[in-house]
Amino acid sequence: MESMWLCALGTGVFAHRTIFIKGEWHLHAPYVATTHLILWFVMIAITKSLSLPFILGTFYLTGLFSSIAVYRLFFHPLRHFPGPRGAALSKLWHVWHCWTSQNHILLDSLHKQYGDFVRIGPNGLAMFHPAALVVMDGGGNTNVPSEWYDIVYPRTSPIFSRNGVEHRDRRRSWDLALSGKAMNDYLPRIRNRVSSLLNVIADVKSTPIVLNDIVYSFAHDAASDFAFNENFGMLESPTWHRIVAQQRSALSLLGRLNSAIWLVRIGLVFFPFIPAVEAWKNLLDFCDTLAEKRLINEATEPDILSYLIQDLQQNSKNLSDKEKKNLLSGNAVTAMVGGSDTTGSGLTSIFYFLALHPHHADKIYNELRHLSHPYDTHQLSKIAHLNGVINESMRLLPAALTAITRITGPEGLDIDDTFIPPNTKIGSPRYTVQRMESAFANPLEFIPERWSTQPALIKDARAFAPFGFGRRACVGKPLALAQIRLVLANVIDKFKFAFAPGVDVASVERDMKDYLTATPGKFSLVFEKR
Ligand code: HEM
Repeated sequence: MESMWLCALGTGVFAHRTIFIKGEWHLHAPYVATTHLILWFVMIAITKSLSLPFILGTFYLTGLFSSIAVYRLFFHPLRHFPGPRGAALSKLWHVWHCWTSQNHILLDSLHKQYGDFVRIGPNGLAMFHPAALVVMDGGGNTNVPSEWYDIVYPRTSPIFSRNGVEHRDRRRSWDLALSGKAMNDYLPRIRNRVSSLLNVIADVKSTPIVLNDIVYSFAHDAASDFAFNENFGMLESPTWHRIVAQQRSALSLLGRLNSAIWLVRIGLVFFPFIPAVEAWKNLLDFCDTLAEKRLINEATEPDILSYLIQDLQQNSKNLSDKEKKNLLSGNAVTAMVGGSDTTGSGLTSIFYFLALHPHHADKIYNELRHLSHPYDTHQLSKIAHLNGVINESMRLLPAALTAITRITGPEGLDIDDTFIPPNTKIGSPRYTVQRMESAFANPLEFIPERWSTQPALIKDARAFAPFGFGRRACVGKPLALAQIRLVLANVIDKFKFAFAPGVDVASVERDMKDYLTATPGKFSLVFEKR
């Protein structure tokens, strides 16, 4: 009997050393779990007993997990980097500590405790260094996006392409979809949404209004229109559009499981009834259906999807119908989340900082007096204080607080005197890096002038990249900034605003969630006509 137990133990060690230590397993997680369960049931059927398969299974798993633990703690290339022992053992440590969806706070505290390079997972390293963002994505690097980017697999898009050639091909159509010519088609529609937002503010008169709700409504209405010709009508409705509500719930799932997406894959297969998992599935289904519809029916007005479909028809004849659908659906997910949640998050943070420091809103108001029209996006892109306020808000509360991870190439990489081994998952949490003393003087203070009249307050500009760096940088940056500038200029031109009485101002940052994009705590403002 003892030899059977030893054999099971050895099989566990063998499975780790010969199978699981190689390659990536996140996409196979549901199959691995299913195969193990099937084998276990087969053993029960053969032995006609529960106890023996249970004991053998326990020995097998002990062998497997002991081998994994010994390797990760004592032999892994990252073993010399500091960090919590639990994090080195399993990604579940990170998931557990992120259960409140505040990964930015967790990583910030790990930086304070362990220093600039912290092992935050068995194969994961967080780099808290002003040069880290450039090293990850700047010119000449051989890093590739991490396994996280398979989150909607088999759907895909530029952001979800882990292969450089595929990424270049898929990015081409987005470059066209967000070119100056295309933007001229979207801007009149965006201006109409800005007018709707102004009407909502004017209608409530001086009653407090939840700022987060109105700017996210604006962002979703604008994006549903320019991305796929739909009118979510959220600014005109007291309730959230069904699919936006699902999206918010789905993102809360990512806030917890972002560091271990194999759990998301397992959730979709085994636990589809959990509300947040169901919401994630509904969001994907919505994008699949949208893709199917759009492959058949043309849009009435130009939108991002119409450029992508045109590119598919001209340059992707070798793709099967299924691949085309997956490509379009992945792009729809990208537009849904990347095109609206980010802008909503950015606007919320900016209004928060302006309500905290109202003299900056007054300064912008005075700048606007020199413009012929506050609806001119070109003029708005040139005025110093408005753009300083936007930059400074995005520095302190970037929309991508901790997201964006890469895997180092075959030669690893050097950053100052630290060598990061090949095939390491790396990330550089913007929330902390953009607040580093080595990069910004008085880093925790809101000083928009550092972007105009006081450049000495920026010590290391490499640390600022709210839209990313290099060939994978945000293709929607001009459109995002155009929307943000239009909203700010028009609201400040017509209204003064302040926190509503009784607002717990500290809760905005304290309750902020890191749901892939930053989701600040809710707060109300009171607006007053100028
Ligand atoms: C304040 C608003 C925004 C911020 C802060 C932002 C930030 C970012 C960042 C940091 C990335 C790199 C992500 C990564 O590598 O994982 C990115 C990529 C991307 N963003 Fe944005 N974004 C914003 C708005 C938008 C908008 C409005 C759109 C389009 C409608 C958009 C479309 C994209 C796309 C398609 C990519 C993938 C680019 C590629 O991989 O080639 N973004 N964005």
